[in-house]
Amino acid sequence: MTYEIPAHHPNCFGCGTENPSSMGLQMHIEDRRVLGTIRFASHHEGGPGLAHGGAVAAVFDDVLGAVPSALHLPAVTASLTVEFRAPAVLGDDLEVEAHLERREGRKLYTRATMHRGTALLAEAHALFIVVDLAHFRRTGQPLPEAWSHWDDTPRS
Ligand SMILES: CCCCC/C=C\C/C=C\C/C=C\C/C=C\CCCC(=O)SCCNC(=O)CCNC(=O)[C@H](O)C(C)(C)COP(=O)(O)OP(=O)(O)OC[C@H]1O[C@@H](n2cnc3c(N)ncnc32)[C@H](O)[C@@H]1OP(=O)(O)O
Repeated sequence: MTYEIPAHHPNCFGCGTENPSSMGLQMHIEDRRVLGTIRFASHHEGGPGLAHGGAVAAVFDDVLGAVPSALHLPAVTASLTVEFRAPAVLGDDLEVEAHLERREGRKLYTRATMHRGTALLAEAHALFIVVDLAHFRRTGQPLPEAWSHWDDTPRS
């Protein structure tokens, strides 16, 4: 089964459609995996013609963050590790993939890769911690309508 993942928040830096600084990540879910596409532009530049490592990490944070989202679990990144295997060239069409490796209570262990065709550019693993929605309500900002059906069980 395949379905698109709408931006979890329209102003998201990773995938938001209303944020002019958004990375423009587009994602969908296929067979319990999150698949996405990204094309780095000049405002993501680190070395000449190459994506900044932090931009690569931001893409991973977002695509990995969509894994709990697909499970309707509010969760935040506790740790994120990126292994940079080969440079990501600006303008190239890249594919990312993320999935849940295992769950231990509130801890979600996730993994992801970034490829250009068959070439592995980077891989990542991250620990997400399931939180209650109060985590996001603290700022006083309204929560996106799309989150209304999410699991709001208190976690602490
Ligand atoms: C930017 C906002 C994004 C909002 C996304 C929201 C929902 C997702 C929705 C859709 C997703 C769609 C797309 C993806 C979108 C975005 C993804 C971006 C996600 C982010 O970019 S989000 C921003 C960066 N992120 C933070 O801003 C977190 C700051 N932080 C905290 O808010 C707390 O730190 C918290 C809640 C993490 C834990 O706090 P806590 O009090 O609830 O729980 P506690 O500390 O007890 O930890 C419980 C157990 O986890 C273990 N543990 C904790 N941290 C660990 C670590 N680093 N390494 C190893 N183990 C760790 C403990 O050791 C304990 O283990 P044990 O139970 O075994 O003792």
